Amino acid sequence: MRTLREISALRETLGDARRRGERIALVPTMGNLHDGHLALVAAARERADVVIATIFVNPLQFGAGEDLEAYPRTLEEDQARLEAAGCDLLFAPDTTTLYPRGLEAQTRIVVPEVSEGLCGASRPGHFDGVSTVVGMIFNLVQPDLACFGEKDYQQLAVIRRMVADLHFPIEIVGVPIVRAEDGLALSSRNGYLSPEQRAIAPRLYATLCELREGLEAGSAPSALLEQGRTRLEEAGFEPDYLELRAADLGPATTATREAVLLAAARLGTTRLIDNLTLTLPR
Ligand SMILES: Nc1ncnc2c1ncn2[C@@H]1O[C@H](COP(=O)(O)OP(=O)(O)OP(=O)(O)O)[C@@H](O)[C@H]1O
Ligand SMILES: CC(C)(CO)[C@@H](O)C(=O)[O-]
Ligand code: BAL
Repeated sequence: MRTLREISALRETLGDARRRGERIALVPTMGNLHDGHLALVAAARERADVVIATIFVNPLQFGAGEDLEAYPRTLEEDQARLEAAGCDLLFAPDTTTLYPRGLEAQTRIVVPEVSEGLCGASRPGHFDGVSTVVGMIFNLVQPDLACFGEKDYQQLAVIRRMVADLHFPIEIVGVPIVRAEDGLALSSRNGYLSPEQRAIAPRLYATLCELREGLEAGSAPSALLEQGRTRLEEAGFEPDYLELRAADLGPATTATREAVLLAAARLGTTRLIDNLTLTLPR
């Protein structure tokens, strides 16, 4: 696997692949790779001739007081894991390579509606940073397809909307959540948890599973969601949101069948997210 740090080398290498008629799949990440990221690489590998991953801790999507500085940077281990997973290329640019004029002067992509509420409410400006950097990486790589995890459900919806609205000729592949044996969704931020917090963390998924069971049995959502919040608080979480939405993230109504339960909650200073799709009864 080759690691590319500069835009010129990236363009030259991908230009050659494109002239050979090869299909290119992109896996954007922030690094500190785990089996969830490797599932994205596997999905990309199945669908393309050339798999390119990116590692970039994007300052534009971090708010003041968030973990930009603390975010784990483990390039050497990540390179070894990508190579073993069959990735062909890694693009790992510096911040000044992507944002040479600085963050304030950077042109932005804003995706309205779908980026509002949920994580967009508690992390103002976060999705503007995500759509801007993903749009930029799409423009640099010009992949045929790009793989994103369903763990970041709202992010996936924002990217699908951006691709549709801006007519990017890129297929977006959503990859199911990879979980630890106890149900906790794998995430780089799980590494921030103390052993005691790590023991509590699977309660987030367990609570979503209990709620899904109740909803599928026909219980009223509002009372169940209130109970769910209480369960999370009793377990030691500080819930940020716990919501039932239609699968497209529109409001869940009595006509909604395909739905999704979404949660974000803090354990100490670590913010965890998770979600579960379900079919509501008639
Ligand atoms: N457990 C997982 N299962 C499937 N996809 C995942 C999982 N964790 C992350 N991804 C996906 O990997 C891509 C890169 O995500 P990122 O590098 O932010 O990893 P992360 O572990 O989610 O980190 P963070 O803790 O910062 O949220 C995203 O498309 C994300 O949805
Ligand atoms: C898509 C992404 C790589 C953009 O920085 C990031 O938000 C992530 O890791 O999910
Ligand atoms: N996993 C999405 C990137 C972020 O939380 O900033």
